Amino acid sequence: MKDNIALSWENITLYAPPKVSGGSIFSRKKTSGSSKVKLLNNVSGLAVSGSLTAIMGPSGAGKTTLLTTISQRTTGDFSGSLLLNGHQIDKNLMSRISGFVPQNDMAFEGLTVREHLEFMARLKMDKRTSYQSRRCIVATLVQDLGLAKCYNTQLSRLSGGEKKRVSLAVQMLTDPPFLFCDEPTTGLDSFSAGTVIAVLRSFTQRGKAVLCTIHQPASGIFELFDRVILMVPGGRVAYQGPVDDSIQHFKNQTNNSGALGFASFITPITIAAITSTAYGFCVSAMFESLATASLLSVPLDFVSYVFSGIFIHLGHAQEKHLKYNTAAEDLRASFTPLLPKTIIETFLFSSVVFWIAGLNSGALGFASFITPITIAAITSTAYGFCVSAMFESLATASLLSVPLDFVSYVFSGIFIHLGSLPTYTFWLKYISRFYYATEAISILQWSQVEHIDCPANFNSTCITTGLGVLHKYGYHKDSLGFDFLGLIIMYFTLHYAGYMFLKKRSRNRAVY
Ligand SMILES: Nc1ncnc2c1ncn2[C@@H]1O[C@H](COP(=O)(O)OP(=O)(O)OP(=O)(O)O)[C@@H](O)[C@H]1O
Repeated sequence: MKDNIALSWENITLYAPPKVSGGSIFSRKKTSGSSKVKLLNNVSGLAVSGSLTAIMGPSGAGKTTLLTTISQRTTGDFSGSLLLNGHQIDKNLMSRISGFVPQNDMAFEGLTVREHLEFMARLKMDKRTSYQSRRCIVATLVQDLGLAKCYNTQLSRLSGGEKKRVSLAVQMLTDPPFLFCDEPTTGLDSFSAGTVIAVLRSFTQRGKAVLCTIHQPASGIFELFDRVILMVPGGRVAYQGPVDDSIQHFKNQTNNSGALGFASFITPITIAAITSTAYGFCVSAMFESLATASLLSVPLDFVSYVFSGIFIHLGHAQEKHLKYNTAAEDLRASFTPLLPKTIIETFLFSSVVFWIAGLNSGALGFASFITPITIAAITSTAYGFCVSAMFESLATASLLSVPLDFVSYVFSGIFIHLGSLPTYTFWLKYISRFYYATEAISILQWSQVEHIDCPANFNSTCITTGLGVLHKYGYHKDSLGFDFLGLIIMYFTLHYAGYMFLKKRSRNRAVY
């Protein structure tokens, strides 16, 4: 990329996606309502390399919407044009030349800064980049962003400012010419906020164009920006240009307000005051006693005041875009360390059980015990991924997993003889990962046992062979391959289903 690049957006208008009602994750949702809500109203602007731009404005003005739209991180369609050095730019190119730091970045909190950055480097960087180069890039970023002292600290233990700098480092791994940051200073004290903006400023000195939304920056921080875009409710731009000129611009606005400004201020107040007398007349007329009328007017006034919009945001109730793509990336990121963790935990736990239960001894006996358990544990991570991807709330996901797990346990063969099941429930064992695992373990443990001693005073029916044991639970000695295949198919099916659920949920959401 050449040094001087300009991203411009012209007459961008974006409408809120139509409201959807009914339906669930399993069924199609119905679109309702014809009124279109404008989130961005004919917005134009420019960001050039080497500039640090602040997008400011009151809450709900459309700052995040503008940022996600010009960075092509929304899935909704907008009208207007988005140009890179005068040429139309599509999503694909935009994602390659820019980084996006969401307000609440997600990561696997158990990783250290080093592990997280190295992992993200593997995910984001060109596959041909050598291990040494990747390490070198990570080390340089760690130095530049002042993360050296927390390099080996877990992400969960970092301060807000450090977490933000780690998020910036992740986006800078690919050295993109554009960087978009959604409220990088929110929740930080003024010192940490200053450090983060100073880091962003240092990026612009290396030729990057950085745009970020920001709430009420302290004056020292505001001065670090080159340009400001001021948004007002309704998704319109009230001012954009150099920071220095903005102060003069608003001074002029104040001075020029004059008679017209005063008139526009006083007129609605006067009309409201006249309306209040009509309201007072009505309330007093309702009751004979003035005391009762005053008593009624207290809650009525309270309701009017609260719903005036000062205390409650009366705009569109929809919450901010959820960061599903980040969630997907996070799931991917968290899954990789999950595998070794699952294997190690399964190994330790099974070793204890193997020893206590006195199963077939020797390395082969242990391997035949641990292998199906490990595969079943890995399949369980896919099941967890699928259920979490189905629902937005973790509580709902946990609620659903209780009956599902119950069915899986019941049809594993330990509690019910699988051969005696009625035909309409017979198939349920095939969706039980416990069935595949316990049948595989049982086959490996019992199929070779030719004789089992019966104690002299044994009262119930004595099973004398390993095959007899398998039969007792409804297992078949030839099903070993089928069991492993079942677990493997379940693993891939659950991952695929989880991916589809996540995709469905992320439709019309911002993607970072
Ligand atoms: N998909 C949507 N459907 C309906 N309304 C939406 C949608 N997305 C955003 N909005 C509304 O658009 C307006 C602008 O939202 P946006 O998140 O861009 O505001 P903001 O200026 O970044 O606010 P804040 O400073 O509080 O983060 C808000 O009123 C919001 O409720």
